[in-house]
Amino acid sequence: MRARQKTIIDELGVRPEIDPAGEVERRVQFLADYLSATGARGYVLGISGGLDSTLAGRLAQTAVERLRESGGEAVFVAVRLPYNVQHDEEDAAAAVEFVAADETLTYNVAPGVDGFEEEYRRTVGVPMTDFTKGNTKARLRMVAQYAVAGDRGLLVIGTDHAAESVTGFFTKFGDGAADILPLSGLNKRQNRQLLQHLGASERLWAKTPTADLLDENAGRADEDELGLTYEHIDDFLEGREVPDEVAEKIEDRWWRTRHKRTTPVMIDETWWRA
Ligand SMILES: Nc1ncnc2c1ncn2[C@@H]1O[C@H](COP(=O)(O)OP(=O)(O)OC[C@H]2O[C@@H]([n+]3cccc(C(=O)O)c3)[C@H](O)[C@@H]2O)[C@@H](O)[C@H]1O
Ligand SMILES: Nc1ncnc2c1ncn2[C@@H]1O[C@H](COP(=O)(O)OP(=O)(O)OP(=O)(O)O)[C@@H](O)[C@H]1O
Ligand SMILES: [Mg+2]
Repeated sequence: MRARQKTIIDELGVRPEIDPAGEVERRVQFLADYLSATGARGYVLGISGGLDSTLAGRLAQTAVERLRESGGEAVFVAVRLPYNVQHDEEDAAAAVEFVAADETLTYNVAPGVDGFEEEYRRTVGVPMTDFTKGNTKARLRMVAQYAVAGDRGLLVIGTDHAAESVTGFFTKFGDGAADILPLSGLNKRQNRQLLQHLGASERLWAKTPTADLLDENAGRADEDELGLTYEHIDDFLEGREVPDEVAEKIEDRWWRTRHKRTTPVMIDETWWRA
């Protein structure tokens, strides 16, 4: 295995093989234990219709039910956060049904994003690029989830996992901002395995991953934007051999996005000088 590949696998905590039942169990228990230890009243999470939030949502609902069964109080609030109407509305509805949260809210981020974009245009003098508007959508989704969490004593779940973390493929302080990461250490195919194990329909576990942030290219596949396949990223994270140019691309993205996996740089820190 390549030296840097091993460093990355160790840093992200990926296991080459998993037992889906055991992984579901330890992640549900992690979510339940964290509520017990902190005294928080439950969780909130955006449900997009994509497989990561479907999985994390189902784990969260199972965790709060487990706590209630043992006499505790906990609630899970799922939040649909469309920018007006999603192109994959039916997938989002199917995900909400499968997650079966205690409560489901729908919070349209379009008024916030559009108001923000308008003020940006007035202030800066040029329109915001579609790319930056996409990151703004991700950040306002974060703001909405923290508003619900703050008012009700809940914690915000993030869906970051190893296959996104390694490439820094998330919006810094957007979907990258959360209180707890129940999918950490999993690659994409392991997320799928867990969702299958939980009995989700094929439509949910086989869904093509998309950040779905762009007005001008709705539902653009992550793999298209990354120029990498999840098959390759997953193989790399399981310590398998991938073509050299693929490994180099993954390692380069991991290196360049280190700032996203740390707290803001302080004066005595040196990691960034390496
Ligand atoms: N070396 C450095 N040290 C400290 N900070 C640094 C930095 N380089 C950039 N930055 C900061 O980071 C910012 C860039 O990061 P960021 O704002 O995240 O922007 P960026 O990484 O350019 O874009 C986010 C990417 O994540 C993808 N995404 C987003 C959300 C969800 C998903 C998904 O998979 O569903 C994917 C999205 O499609 C896009 O490709 C810069 O504007 C700068 O402020
Ligand atoms: N339209 C949306 N509605 C609600 N939450 C969203 C929406 N888009 C993104 N999110 C939140 O941002 C997170 C990051 O998006 P991301 O695309 O990585 O995950 P996903 O959509 O759940 O799965 P996939 O990566 O397979 O598309 C989601 O898990 C979800 O919590
Ligand atoms: Mg998605």
